[in-house]
Amino acid sequence: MRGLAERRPSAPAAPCGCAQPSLETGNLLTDPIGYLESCFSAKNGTPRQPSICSHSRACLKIRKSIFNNPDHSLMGLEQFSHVWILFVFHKNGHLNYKAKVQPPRLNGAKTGVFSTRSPHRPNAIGLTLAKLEKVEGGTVYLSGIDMIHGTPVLDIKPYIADYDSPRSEEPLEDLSVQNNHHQLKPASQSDGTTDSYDQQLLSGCGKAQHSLSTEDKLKRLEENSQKSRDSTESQHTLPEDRERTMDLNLESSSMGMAEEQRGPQDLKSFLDEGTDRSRNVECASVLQGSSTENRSPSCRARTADRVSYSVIPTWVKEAPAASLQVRFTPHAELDLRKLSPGGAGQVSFRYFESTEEAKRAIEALLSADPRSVYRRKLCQDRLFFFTVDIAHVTCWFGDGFAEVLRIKLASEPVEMRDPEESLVALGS
Ligand SMILES: C[S@@+](CC[C@H](N)C(=O)[O-])C[C@H]1O[C@@H](n2cnc3c(N)ncnc32)[C@H](O)[C@@H]1O
Repeated sequence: MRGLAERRPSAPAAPCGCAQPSLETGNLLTDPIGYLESCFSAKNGTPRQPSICSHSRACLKIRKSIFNNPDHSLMGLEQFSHVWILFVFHKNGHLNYKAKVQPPRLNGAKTGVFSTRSPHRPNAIGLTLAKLEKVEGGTVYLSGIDMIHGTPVLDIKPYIADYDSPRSEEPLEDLSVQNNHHQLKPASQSDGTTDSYDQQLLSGCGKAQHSLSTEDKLKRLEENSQKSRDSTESQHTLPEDRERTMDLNLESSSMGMAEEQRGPQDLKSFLDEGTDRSRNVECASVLQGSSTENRSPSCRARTADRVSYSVIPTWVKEAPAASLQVRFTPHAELDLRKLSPGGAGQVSFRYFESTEEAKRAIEALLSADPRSVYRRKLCQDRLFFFTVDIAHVTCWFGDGFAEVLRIKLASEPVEMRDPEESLVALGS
């Protein structure tokens, strides 16, 4: 590895002085595979991570200029529940980036850009784990997204839990289910920092652990797991700089490929699906009971084999404030109904399937507090506006809550047009 950067051939300059695209030098000329049609028209109000709003929807039509037969390129993708989307933060305004940034969760404090998901980075590339709703011809339909309308998409890759979540190399006996405080919970999909089934196990991890090797970390995990067996009281009580999370992957190793590759959100429905998976069902229910004594030996061995883990800093795990309570004024409720199919205005949502879904999406967006740190600190008394689907939402924030005051038909609602037309509209 040493000296690679120095030995790297320098990119030849184009007449304009810019580096010419060349794979050898990593100066890639990107050609979006498509432009996203999203329920979010602008950055304001768009969730910070896909996990925040599972009802958010988008679709992507693969451009014919990339593949003559776009549907060929999507063959087999429908067998996956989740996909990684690589995209360009095309609305960053300008290509401006700094080595240190202030992520909202640090409430004004700074950290290195590469330890964050900030859109402002040297190569303005975003990475989102989205739920794959369906594939139709050359178009993919997604939900649980955090990208705005018109986002240029560079690539799609299937989410494969076996590849995409780190695992221990050795079985970690009984690491994950020792503590009644920490049960498996069917959370929404990954927030990009940790898996949904992550189970927070440990506390009391000091600063020195930043430099621990993976093996040391695993050993420490085991020790701490033993501690948590001894004293469930100690959980969350020690000050810590870093937390460890573990996720349980209950998939059976005898499954077919497509089944193995299911993402975390599908776990529950997967377990519920059939008798041939009864062993997994048995395991799941035992795990949810989180009692070591109750678990069958075969279940224990298999789950221990497949334990995976990840380590994230506390500031990522813990939001600066608890999630906000969201309420709608009677006026706003009425407004929402007017936008609904069959409502007085006869307008219907383009992305949401019902008024209830639209309401739940608005609730999810607001409860995560979409305001910037600046707004949160200095513009507390200001109204906050955002558009989702055809709804232009006006709200305000108080101590621990957000209240929706008004919902109007957006003057320029986000269009879910025929993708063919949209590509023209987006200038591809
Ligand atoms: C914090 S980034 C995270 C994106 C992605 N999940 C990641 O980790 O790379 C998400 C935010 O980027 C902004 N955003 C979304 N699409 C964008 C685009 N095309 N151009 C610029 N900003 C965008 C929105 O404000 C959204 O809340």
